[in-house]
Amino acid sequence: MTDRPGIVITGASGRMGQMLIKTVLASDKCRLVGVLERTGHDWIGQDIGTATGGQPVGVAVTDDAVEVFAKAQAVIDFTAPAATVGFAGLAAQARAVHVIGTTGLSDDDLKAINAAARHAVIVRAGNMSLGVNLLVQLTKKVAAALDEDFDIEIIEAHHNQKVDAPSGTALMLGEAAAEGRGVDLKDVSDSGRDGITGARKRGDIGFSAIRGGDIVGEHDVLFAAAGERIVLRHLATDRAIFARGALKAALWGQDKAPGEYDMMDVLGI
Ligand SMILES: NC(=O)c1ccc[n+]([C@@H]2O[C@H](COP(=O)([O-])OP(=O)(O)OC[C@H]3O[C@@H](n4cnc5c(N)ncnc54)[C@H](O)[C@@H]3O)[C@@H](O)[C@H]2O)c1
Ligand SMILES: O=C(O)C1=N[C@H](C(=O)O)CCC1
Repeated sequence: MTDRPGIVITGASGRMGQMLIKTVLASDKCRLVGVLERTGHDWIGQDIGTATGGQPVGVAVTDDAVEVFAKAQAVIDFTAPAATVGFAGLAAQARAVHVIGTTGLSDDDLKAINAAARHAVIVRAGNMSLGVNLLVQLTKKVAAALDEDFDIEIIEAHHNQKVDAPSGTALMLGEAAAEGRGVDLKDVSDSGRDGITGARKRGDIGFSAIRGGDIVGEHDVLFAAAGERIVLRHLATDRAIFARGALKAALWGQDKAPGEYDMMDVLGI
């Protein structure tokens, strides 16, 4: 018997799933007790070590969330919105900490996740890296210090397989800029410009998304005024930064009261 928390990773074959499995297996603070993939995936039933081209690790890939969550103290989930909403309810029933990295969640998805957090700990963030969470704080401060003479634009770049835009990180940065300015992002957000858009509206917060190659994740927050510009930038070059943050959140959540938390809570910033 061991008191190291048991972790389940969802989306085992995904870019983040594989990075998370590696991170958990390398840690002496937790145990990998299960890995989940969608029904019909080739890896179901295989040992996850063998499936990824290495030695067996004694954990078979499953599509049975109820059965595998029952063994978990934490579920780390970087999958897709519909899957994540379902997992939130199941992880709460199992009283496991649910760490959510999935982005592209709708308002209805967020409501369902919030309801699940009445019964268990959920830590959710569009970006789990220390650097981005510091950038969010800086963005809020700079936006609060400047007036609307400075146009705020958020420019993000990701790999060519990313399915949602603006990125979860861009939205976190936009929320922080809006909060710093004392406005609601919904009232000032301007994304997806195309065609005869008219001049930029004073006070808007703009979003632009680049997709290409294997870019891990890049974010600029631009404050542009007449005669000067400030650029706050984060460049991710390795998905390990997200996996480390997610594992930190899973361990941090073990002794917390039910509720919805974010990486600022975990990092204490
Ligand atoms: N918060 C962060 O720090 C952060 C960092 C990186 C990626 N992300 C987000 O994580 C998510 C996944 O990113 P990715 O690049 O790994 O994507 P990916 O497409 O490589 O992986 C997603 C995996 O989820 C699996 N999946 C989908 N539905 C499932 C289900 N019902 N049950 C089990 N598995 C299921 C897919 O089969 C796939 O293996 C995206 O929303 C992305 O934006 C967040
Ligand atoms: O690769 C992705 O997808 C990423 N998603 C997050 C986002 O939407 O901001 C974090 C960066 C990588």
